[in-house]
Amino acid sequence: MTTLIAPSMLASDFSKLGEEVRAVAAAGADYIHLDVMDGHFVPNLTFGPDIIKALRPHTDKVFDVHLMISPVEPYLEAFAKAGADIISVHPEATPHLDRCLQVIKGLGKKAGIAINPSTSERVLDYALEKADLICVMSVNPGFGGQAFIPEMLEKIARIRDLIRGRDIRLEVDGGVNPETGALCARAGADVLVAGSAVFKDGPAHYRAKIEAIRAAAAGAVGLVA
Ligand SMILES: O=C(CO)[C@H](O)[C@H](O)COP(=O)(O)O
Ligand SMILES: [Fe+2]
Repeated sequence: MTTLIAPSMLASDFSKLGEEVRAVAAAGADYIHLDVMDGHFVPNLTFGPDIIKALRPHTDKVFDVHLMISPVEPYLEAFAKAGADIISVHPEATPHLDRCLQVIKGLGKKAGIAINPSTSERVLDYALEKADLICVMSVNPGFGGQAFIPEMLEKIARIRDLIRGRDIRLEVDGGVNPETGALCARAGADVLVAGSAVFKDGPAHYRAKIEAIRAAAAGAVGLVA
């Protein structure tokens, strides 16, 4: 199982987002992770569908759109039209998770479920049929640069068991670096989101930072990087 690396643009230079997307794409990113925050579901604001639409021509990489907004249903179509490939919603942000997943699939996009650190994996029990990706939040959503919450490793392992045999990606988001990324991969994650760990030293280092996480993950699951 190859681990995919998804740089989070949250940690990039917002004054030149297009350039930053092209740089991490050229540096070997598998997905481009786009964090949408509304100042209501989470205590921070980022960007909406218009910015994602503006970024779409900059790369063919998968746009992995993490919606931290409530309500979320009224905006799903706009994010699909903007060029999202995967749209993840939080069950904590909607009373209608099943409907959201149905709508996302109906729009021809992959449907993700992102769960907060305090949310039990049992919330997935009746949702797996419609899910293409589960995103385990390993920080409380809202900000980049936070420390990885180690208790999430057990949750990752439990979800890996829950989804065994299904075509569902298991992503981890928050505080991922080569060390924590290796632990996540060993626990069963196959997509690692990394913001600060990729962007913090500037564009000259993006390739090395992505490769370091990829190699650590591969080492942890016994693959040669
Ligand atoms: O969803 C998020 C925060 O809500 C971000 O994707 C996440 O925090 C990535 O940043 P970092 O790797 O710096 O923790
Ligand atoms: Fe995210």
